[in-house]
Amino acid sequence: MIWGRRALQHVKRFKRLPFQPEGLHRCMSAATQNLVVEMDGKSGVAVVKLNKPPVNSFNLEFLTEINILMEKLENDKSCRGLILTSNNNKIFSGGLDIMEMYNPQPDRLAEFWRTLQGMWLSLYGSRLATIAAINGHSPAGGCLTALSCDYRIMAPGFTIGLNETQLGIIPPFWFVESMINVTGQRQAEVCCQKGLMMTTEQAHSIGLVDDVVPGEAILERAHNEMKNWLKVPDFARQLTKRQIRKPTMDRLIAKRDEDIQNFVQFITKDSVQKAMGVYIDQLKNKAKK
Ligand SMILES: CCCCCCCCCC/C=C\CC(=O)SCCNC(=O)CCNC(=O)[C@H](O)C(C)(C)COP(=O)(O)OP(=O)(O)OC[C@H]1O[C@@H](n2cnc3c(N)ncnc32)[C@H](O)[C@@H]1OP(=O)(O)O
Repeated sequence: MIWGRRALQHVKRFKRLPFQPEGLHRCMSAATQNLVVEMDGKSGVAVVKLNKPPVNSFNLEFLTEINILMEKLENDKSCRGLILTSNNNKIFSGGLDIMEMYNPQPDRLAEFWRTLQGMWLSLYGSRLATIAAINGHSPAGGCLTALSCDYRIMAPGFTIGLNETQLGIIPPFWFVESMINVTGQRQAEVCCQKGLMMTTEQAHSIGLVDDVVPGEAILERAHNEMKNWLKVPDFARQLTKRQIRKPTMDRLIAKRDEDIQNFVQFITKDSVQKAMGVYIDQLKNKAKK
């Protein structure tokens, strides 16, 4: 993984925090700044709850925290599975932090995007069995995060989708490929072009979500499903996952710098900044009402 200077500063700070999952053999919980982690040493399953109010939006620091945690879990031989959910029972994640993209410093903007790429590469390519327990709304980057897992369980009454085109933004190819790889080409064409935010039931009907379970039962269901995934020998499951996901990951790895350049060029355009300002005003005004 390649880290920028600012991210490295954050890593040093984070390393002093108490969370140390390696070698845990009992049920333990730990918290970093924006993540609650419950590690069951017996089953080898970590439950990670996104815990960044108000909407679990991903800024540079939060993405860095997630990347560091992923690295720790990957290196912890006792850890076999990851259940990703939210500590907020209404919002899984509001996606990327829009403030990172408004009036940005180009260096930080590039670092932000590289760190998002890093998060996607580590979650999409994880050796762990990964289940998203989507217990709230999940637009854009929130949907991408769920798409990066092996299995998705969602509570009814929420919405999910890659809605970038609705915001006048072109979803990057690895967002779109993540959708294609889960729903198939035709469904991905429709929902990515239209930027559809789908209800839980609509998402289930196109295969974006594998299972629909009431919010209060979602974690229990995720643990039960995890047991099924962990019945498969890890080595066989991991290499099969790698075989299937490697072409998509390789495309991003080969074009990582170009993808960052495209992002920075696009976001810093006057027209995009203007549209972003209008969108932020709408969000803030809606919140005030
Ligand atoms: C040729 C190649 C070109 C390449 C170009 C590449 C471009 C790629 C760009 C990739 C882009 C997109 C990925 C994204 O993820 S963009 C973010 C998209 N997310 C959204 O649009 C979500 C917006 N939010 C909502 O819909 C709702 O807030 C919610 C999440 C459903 C929650 O609703 P709510 O009613 O419970 O809460 P609400 O009152 O709306 O919000 C509470 C406060 O949170 C602030 N907020 C909400 N979302 C975000 C966010 N994503 N980032 C930052 N802040 C957010 C909101 O403003 C409120 O704040 P405040 O209380 O007023 O201060």
